[in-house]
Amino acid sequence: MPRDASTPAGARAVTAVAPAKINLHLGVGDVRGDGYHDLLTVYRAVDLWERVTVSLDDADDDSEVVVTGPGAPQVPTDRTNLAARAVDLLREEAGSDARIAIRIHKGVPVAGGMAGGSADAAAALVATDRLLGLGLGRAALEERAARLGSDVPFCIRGGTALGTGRGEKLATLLHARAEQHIVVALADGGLSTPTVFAELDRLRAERDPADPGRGLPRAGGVDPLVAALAGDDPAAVAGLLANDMEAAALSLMPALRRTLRVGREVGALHGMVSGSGPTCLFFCTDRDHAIAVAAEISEHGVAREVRVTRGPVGGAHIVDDPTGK
Ligand SMILES: C[C@@](CO)(OP(=O)(O)O)[C@H](O)COP(=O)(O)OP(=O)(O)OC[C@H]1O[C@@H](n2ccc(N)nc2=O)[C@H](O)[C@@H]1O
Ligand SMILES: Nc1ncnc2c1ncn2[C@@H]1O[C@H](COP(=O)(O)OP(=O)(O)O)[C@@H](O)[C@H]1O
Repeated sequence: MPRDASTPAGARAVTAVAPAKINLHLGVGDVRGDGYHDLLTVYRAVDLWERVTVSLDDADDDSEVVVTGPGAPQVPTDRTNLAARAVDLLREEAGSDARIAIRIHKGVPVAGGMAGGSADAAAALVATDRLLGLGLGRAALEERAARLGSDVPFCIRGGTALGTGRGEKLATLLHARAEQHIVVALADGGLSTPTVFAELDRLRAERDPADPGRGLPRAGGVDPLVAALAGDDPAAVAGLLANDMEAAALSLMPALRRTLRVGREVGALHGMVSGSGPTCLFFCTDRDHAIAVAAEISEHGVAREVRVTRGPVGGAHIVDDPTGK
């Protein structure tokens, strides 16, 4: 098959990275007619990265997606892979018949509530845009991203942003610069995002079938958190974190309660489930504190693996050195 004419000479392979996200605030509304839930969320990108390489050179079989890194066997390697869906979307839109091989290296826990698959899609969009010389700007890429998943636009944008709609409408929080050091405690197994949303609906309805929503506390507004993020007091920020999905994740995976309890007992400022879970996050005063909390959590044996990370970091971008980050 001929190589696409729009491919820039010399650009045979492009690698991009995209970050994991956490939700500092995740308020979930009632289920909508389209099956999604309205969200009010404060996203933050953290220093764990997915790496995606798209290449023309080794694309003998362009149906192939190669995935490496922790959790790789759980990730689909057919065209349902979100990176493949991103490549196919841009290739079709460009009317290109280029054969494009995709290699993904996982640095974000799989099915952990940290948007690893969404980051793959984000990195693939940015890399394919460059590979095919499309020159789509950030706004156009974020619009394509929203078609692939609610979290994908944020993985392109990075930083700290308010998310509304089903999470795809973003407003960057420019003043939210307060840095955070976070312990990430990985659980045995994953949780499926739609299953956790469904469990939240069930719990809400169960509490008061006549008035779904009453009885199960809901996260309020985000103004106090946004104000605290402009300051430099990690404890003030930690006191304002909220996740409506936590009750549902704990209902589906009760062992997480122990992980959260241990993290709090060993001195984390705050512990909570990340997004739809089951990863747990522990917020700390600084990097040394995070390292100490991580060691204690490891010692208690309440997590499959423990990592220390920080945020905010930037969004998806091309990397020149493929072995760099
Ligand atoms: C919950 C969050 C919080 O940031 O992420 P995770 O913690 O799972 O990573 C996101 O809303 C996940 O976003 P994402 O994983 O992109 O979800 P999508 O592919 O758009 O949707 C998968 C399914 O989740 C449910 N869904 C998703 C988003 C939303 N606002 N309401 C929903 O009910 C729907 O059942 C949908 O079919
Ligand atoms: N690149 C990918 N493409 C498609 N599915 C993926 C990809 N990476 C992970 N997955 C799958 O999508 C589901 C959600 O994974 P992931 O995005 O890692 O977590 P979460 O939605 O909890 O943030 C899992 O079943 C996982 O196997």
